[in-house]
Amino acid sequence: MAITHNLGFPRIGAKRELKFALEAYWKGQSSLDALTQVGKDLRQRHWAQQSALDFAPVGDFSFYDQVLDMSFTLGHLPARVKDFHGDALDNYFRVARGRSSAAAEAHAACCGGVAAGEMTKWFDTNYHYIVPEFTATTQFTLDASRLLEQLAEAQLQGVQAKPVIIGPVTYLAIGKAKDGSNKLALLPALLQVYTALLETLAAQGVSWVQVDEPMLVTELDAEWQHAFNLAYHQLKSSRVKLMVATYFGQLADNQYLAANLPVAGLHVDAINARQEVLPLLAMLPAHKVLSLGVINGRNIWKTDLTATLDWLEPIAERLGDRLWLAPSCSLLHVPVDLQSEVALDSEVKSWLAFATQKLEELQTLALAVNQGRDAVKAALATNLAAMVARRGSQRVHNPAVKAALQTCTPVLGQRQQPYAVRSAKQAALLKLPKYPTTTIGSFPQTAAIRQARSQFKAGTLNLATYESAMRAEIDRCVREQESLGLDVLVHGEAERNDMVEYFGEQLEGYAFSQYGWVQSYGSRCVKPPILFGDIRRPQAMTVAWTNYAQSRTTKPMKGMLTGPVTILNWSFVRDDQPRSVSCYQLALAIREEVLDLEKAGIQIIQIDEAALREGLPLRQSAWKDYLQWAVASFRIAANGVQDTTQIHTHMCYSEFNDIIAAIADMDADVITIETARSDMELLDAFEHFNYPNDIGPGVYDIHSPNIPTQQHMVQLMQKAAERIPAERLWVNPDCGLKTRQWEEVLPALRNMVAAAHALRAA
Ligand SMILES: Nc1nc2c(c(=O)[nH]1)N[C@@H](CNc1ccc(C(=O)N[C@@H](CCC(=O)N[C@@H](CCC(=O)N[C@@H](CCC(=O)O)C(=O)O)C(=O)O)C(=O)O)cc1)CN2
Ligand code: MET
Ligand SMILES: [Zn+2]
Repeated sequence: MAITHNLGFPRIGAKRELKFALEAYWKGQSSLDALTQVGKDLRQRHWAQQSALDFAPVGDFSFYDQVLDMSFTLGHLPARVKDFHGDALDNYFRVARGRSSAAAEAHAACCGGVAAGEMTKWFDTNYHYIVPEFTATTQFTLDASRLLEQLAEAQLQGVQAKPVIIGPVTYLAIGKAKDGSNKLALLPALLQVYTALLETLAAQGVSWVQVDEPMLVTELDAEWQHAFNLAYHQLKSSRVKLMVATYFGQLADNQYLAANLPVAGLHVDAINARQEVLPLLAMLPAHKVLSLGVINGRNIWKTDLTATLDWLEPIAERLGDRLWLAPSCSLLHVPVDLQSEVALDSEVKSWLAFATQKLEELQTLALAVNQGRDAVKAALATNLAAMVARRGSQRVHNPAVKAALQTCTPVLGQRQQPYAVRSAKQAALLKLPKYPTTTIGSFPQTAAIRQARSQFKAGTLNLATYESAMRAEIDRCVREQESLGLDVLVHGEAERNDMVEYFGEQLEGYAFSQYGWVQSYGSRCVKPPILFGDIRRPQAMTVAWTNYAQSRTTKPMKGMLTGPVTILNWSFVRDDQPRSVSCYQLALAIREEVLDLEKAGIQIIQIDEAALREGLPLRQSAWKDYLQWAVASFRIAANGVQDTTQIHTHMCYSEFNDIIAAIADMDADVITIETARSDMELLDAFEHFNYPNDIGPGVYDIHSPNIPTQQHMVQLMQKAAERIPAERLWVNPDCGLKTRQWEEVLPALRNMVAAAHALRAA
């Protein structure tokens, strides 16, 4: 009998109930009780939706982030917040956000103001976690209260509960040693707390605990491999059975290590590492349970159930009771329920599965394995029909696009003249001062803007009224930038719901959902558009808005586009062709837009590649291939312009040391990057490489509500000028301003412009 389980369920809620509850609480518009009740209700509802499973996850719910939850469970908080008093959940939000809620302002003087925890990307996903901070003197103490409360709730509901925790080695590996000390030295102390935690769970009648160790799909050196052995040899005496969960990729060199950890079960990603499963069977000790992640937890396509069964049945035969079935990873990375999508094209919808549907697929597979395919005959037939329809659909295949791709050669990515020649021509035309000032694109997305769009989409505001409201926003944005004295202006992106979804909505080959929200960080969500077919740009996407914005000023107006790699990495993409092919198709579409902007007289065009760096494969051995097609795609999109057109690109996560050659190869005239928090250290890579083109190192950390001073920004630019010749430096914020308020943005930019003036004068 194969057992079914789930690694994690999306917690934001089918209608983003958690987001709205959190934001209302933070604004002081609702009580802590109301918030905790929403959490309870969501957990209860989600367990009910998973009731067909043999084991449901407990502890996967989080009010902000599962890594931060683990830090609290381990009693491991940054020293700067240790003295907090007041409510535990408020303290938790303080660590997460640097503040808690309007209601807890009573603590402002004693323990209110504090720097927020640093966020970074969870492996190769668009989810951000709060980074654990270690020092040589870090101590841990168990606080199992959150897990125990949720466990009690689940048990009361009759759920067969499987607590989920982050494993000790992954927890250490994804944290940061603030003092440069060796994190592994903390492992023995950490293991004591894990031992106590497992014992506490055992005492509550838990039989299995899922211990997430996704680090096992990355390249590990001998020390870290040893840490795995050390950790699990110590934890093996626990009374609960451990299911070590790996996901997001292949075990590769870590296969033997993973198979032989002294635990009762191993979960592997049978989507990304299917070819590893058979060799693994031979390696696995005879007592061990193997959990196969056979449903893709990272995309929204229906599983080909028949093909999966063809592969799975012989394995099930061999494993018998030792086989568990699950999604490949936590379902955190997919939307909740396809049923909510009443407006989605019915043909495309018939190809899709969100979290709820994925669990139904899992059930079908388990029934087929346990009772024979006849037991689920109808479900298999419907599924097969959807697979066949998708494969043959004219909606998916566009011969003209495939033909265009044939003519797509590297020549398309070649600028006419090298940078030195172009930059002289551009300088003569643009006549910008030294240290030119600009911004990254978006200005505050105010409640009024979102409300107008929401009414427009609901049909209560007509197109003309909506467009004139957006034009009024552009007017305001241009006016403000002119009075601030910025040199290169932007239109502010008011008309965009998101920098990726906006383009998805306008390209053929894309579908978009109404409720397909996926958590990005805290209460913030994104709605990745669904790339299902060959990509074509039926008409210009941004030209009218950009033209309008340019008509309001005599200063240069930057055209603002999202690049092909970022559109790809932040969409749900096709699984029936290589990612590189989808990326080249996007590149051709963006290229057309670039050329249309140029034709319209726009002299500066920015093509954001915020997700280029984060899209790097988890294993370094796969980087070269990725960078080759990613950079080629950018070049195709950007480099068809005249010498006189200035191409900008922007990237947020700027640790470029190991990929600086690829960044230079993009050959953008100007790159703006995120550097304010690192005190310009991130520029080292550019200095050592002798990066040849212009750079705008961010001097204003837009993730913080703090207003940077003129003096601070001057200092940062002086540091930059020690590394990069001043003639090639621009002055700009770290990233877009969409999440900030106008009240913060105006004084910050005023200081930034003043800083540029001071630098010019010096
Ligand atoms: N795709 C993507 N990934 C990314 C980033 C990014 O910008 N885009 N940036 C980084 C992550 N940063 C992020 C920063 C902000 C938000 C964010 O603000 N998200 C918004 C949703 C943005 C959006 O699509 N807004 C819609 C409105 C959707 C909405 O909630 N409308 C309300 C009404 C308006 C309201 O009250 O807000 C409704 O319909 O009920 C729009 O503008 O049209 C949110 O969670 O609130 C997300 C990620 C990395 N990954
Ligand atoms: N142009 C975009 C903006 O300013 C770039 C954001 S990168 C996440 O919002
Ligand atoms: Zn950015």
